[in-house]
Amino acid sequence: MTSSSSSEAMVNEMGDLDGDSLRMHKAGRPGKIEIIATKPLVTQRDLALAYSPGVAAPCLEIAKDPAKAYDYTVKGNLVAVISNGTAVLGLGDLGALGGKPVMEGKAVLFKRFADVDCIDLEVDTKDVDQFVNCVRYLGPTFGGINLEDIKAPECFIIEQRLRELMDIPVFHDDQHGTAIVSAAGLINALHLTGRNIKDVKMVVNGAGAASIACIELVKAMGLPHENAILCDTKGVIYQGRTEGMNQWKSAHAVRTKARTLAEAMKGADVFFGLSAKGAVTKDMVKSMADKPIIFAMANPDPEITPEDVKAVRGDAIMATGRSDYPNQVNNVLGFPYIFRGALDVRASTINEDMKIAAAEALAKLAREDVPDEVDRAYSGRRLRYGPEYIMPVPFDPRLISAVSAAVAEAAMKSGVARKPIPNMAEYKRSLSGRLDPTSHWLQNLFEQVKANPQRIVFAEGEEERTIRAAVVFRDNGYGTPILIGREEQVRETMKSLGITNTDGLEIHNARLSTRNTPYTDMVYKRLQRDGFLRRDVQRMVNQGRNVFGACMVAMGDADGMVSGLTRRFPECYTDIRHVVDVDPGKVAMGYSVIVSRHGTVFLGDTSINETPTPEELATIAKQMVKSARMMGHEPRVAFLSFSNFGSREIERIDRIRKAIRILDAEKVDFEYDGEMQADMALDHALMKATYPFCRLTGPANVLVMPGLHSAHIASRLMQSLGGVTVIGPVIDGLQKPMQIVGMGATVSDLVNHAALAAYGALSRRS
Ligand SMILES: NC(=O)C1=CN([C@@H]2O[C@H](COP(=O)(O)OP(=O)(O)OC[C@H]3O[C@@H](n4cnc5c(N)ncnc54)[C@H](OP(=O)(O)O)[C@@H]3O)[C@@H](O)[C@H]2O)C=CC1
Ligand SMILES: CC(=O)C(=O)O
Ligand SMILES: [Mg+2]
Repeated sequence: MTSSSSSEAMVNEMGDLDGDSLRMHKAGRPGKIEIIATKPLVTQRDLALAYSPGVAAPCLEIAKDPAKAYDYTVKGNLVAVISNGTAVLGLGDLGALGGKPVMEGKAVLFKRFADVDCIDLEVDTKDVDQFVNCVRYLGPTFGGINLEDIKAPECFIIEQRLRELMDIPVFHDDQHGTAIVSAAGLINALHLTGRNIKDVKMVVNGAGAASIACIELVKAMGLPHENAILCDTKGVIYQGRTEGMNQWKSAHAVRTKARTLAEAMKGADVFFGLSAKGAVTKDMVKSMADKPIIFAMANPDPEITPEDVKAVRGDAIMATGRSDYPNQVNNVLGFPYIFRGALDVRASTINEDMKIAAAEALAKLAREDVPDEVDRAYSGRRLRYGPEYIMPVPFDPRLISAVSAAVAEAAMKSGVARKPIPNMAEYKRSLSGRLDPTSHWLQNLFEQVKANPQRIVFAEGEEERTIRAAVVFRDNGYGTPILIGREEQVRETMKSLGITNTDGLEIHNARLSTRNTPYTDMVYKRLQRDGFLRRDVQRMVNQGRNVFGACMVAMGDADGMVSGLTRRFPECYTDIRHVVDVDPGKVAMGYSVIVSRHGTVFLGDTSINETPTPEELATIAKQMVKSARMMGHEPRVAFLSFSNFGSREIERIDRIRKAIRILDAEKVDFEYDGEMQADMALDHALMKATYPFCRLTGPANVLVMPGLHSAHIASRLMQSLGGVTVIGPVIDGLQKPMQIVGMGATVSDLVNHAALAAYGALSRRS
């Protein structure tokens, strides 16, 4: 798998999370976002249209009618994440610049989860007036403003003033995003424990941005004022307290004898933590009512860990803000979708109705049956409505259509939508189409492998990159890496890399292995009539790491293999084929998955068949269709060439036409057509205008190339020119999962191909 920012993020290069994160942020282009032009700027004419003099036309139109900015600029899909860094996660005041990685991260989440373009702005002032003035004049640029990590009480004044001054949605995510998501979790937790919100006794630790908004929403949902106790660093906020108070805290002060968090927690039904790491003790949890509901939401570390809660209260419903525990109550489940819905109806604001609609949509989604693909992506966790699943998971692709549509509808009903949506059903469908299923599939793949760890041979076990990849594979919980090499040499290299922990790694020296004889017997039986003597085979097994590794997989001593760093593809492939056959009815082939901002395209055969026969072309198409479907795409196959439907007659094109006739005769269940040129295949409007009889109903996404040269050149060109992520080539059609990387592969490429081999092993068993 060729490395990209997304795949780098999925795979940790070396041990610790902090180190990995620093490396990831620094790698390649530093940071996490870039800006990409959506219109061509290549020719003089492009320049004249996009910039002076042509650009005058849209400028004048907008000057006449400001609403035209939504037609001629990115405004309608552009959100600013704005912070002064005074409350960065639970880390405190890190300054405007210190919070930038979080704000860039929020921008990435906006794009990834809801296709909202987003830019982060770090404003270097703690002065409320200066901050407000800075932001208010940015209004024309954006469709919405997401305020982030600004501490209380300044955040309340800033948001209030900006909402009054600006005609676009201004939304302080830490207040309302958090309130919406935690309210959704609370609705379900109360339901599961049979409680009525009117009878609940609640304690909230923290009296800042997030806590005040959460308590206000919970009270709006029915919690009586006197049933909630708010605490801050000074303890309980009681009536009459003067120290460390402000008007927002005072509004929630209650008459109570409790003065400390520990006293307040006694007998409480619900605890919300929006304060700081470790603020809650086991004893406090122990003192709560039966079936306590505990949302410890401080980031990155909660007020108390789920392990500690479990140790004292097995009956608790527990949630945190983190992704590595069940029940992640984090505003990532809210802000991307809330803004998506608000932008799509050009809402002038995000009002209470829209917030409540979002909370209810989230709560409802968690109670619905979880689709198989979401379940698989989180395998190992039981995603069924219950104490361990009160919230949808962040990678649930249904979130966008459920939450954004609910928000858009509420905006329309409450009269703040400036561009109502005429057909909600169609809108919901279009929302799902904004997400690329490939990234969902990749997430799914890694999670499945993690839940079902496999034994994977890393054939070139003495290589530095291989050893590092094997360690990453182990540390990510994907399974047991098996390094083939001389043990002393492997350990020496590990030492030089500073790797001391060799637990969970196996090292096999082919020459010394006790499995040599059965492996030799097996391979000799296969090759004895192909001119190989037994001693030739013995040498191959002893000395050829690919052959030995493939034997391990063939004879069930390992589940899959990855190789390719030290030998060219044909040699590596030949070694493997000495041991492993092609699946009957299939063709051994390689396909590459090209993920671009225009969608995902499958390209093959990029690896093995130089000039495929018509039968092979048809089979290659069928195999790629299966893979495309597995990754969530409805395939449309184009057989590519340099001519369109007979526009140039040469002998080689006959192979393609015959392949199409084979598929015709088989009455296959997918769309295909050809031969056609690449631009025609990808530009459906051009295709319809030029060749209206073409059977494809949309742009092709499975491209069957006429030969290895064109396939290989095309994928390498795209990879080198950039702007796309290329996954693969993925080897398909062999009886055992064997993946071959290029000689220049990175550690991440190796890990990803090892995971693909592991996934291949799993798929064969299911
Ligand atoms: N899971 C999620 O989605 C979200 C989680 N959060 C988390 O909530 C926390 C607060 O964020 P935010 O509201 O934006 O920050 P603010 O700075 O606005 O508020 C922090 C509040 O926490 C209180 N506090 C800090 N430490 C303690 C402590 N040990 N015991 C009691 N109270 C304490 C402060 O008290 P005082 O007033 O006395 O200074 C203050 O009231 C952070 O950890 C943040 O990561 C925030 C948003 C979303
Ligand atoms: C999640 C979030 O926004 C925070 O912890 O501040
Ligand atoms: Mg935040």
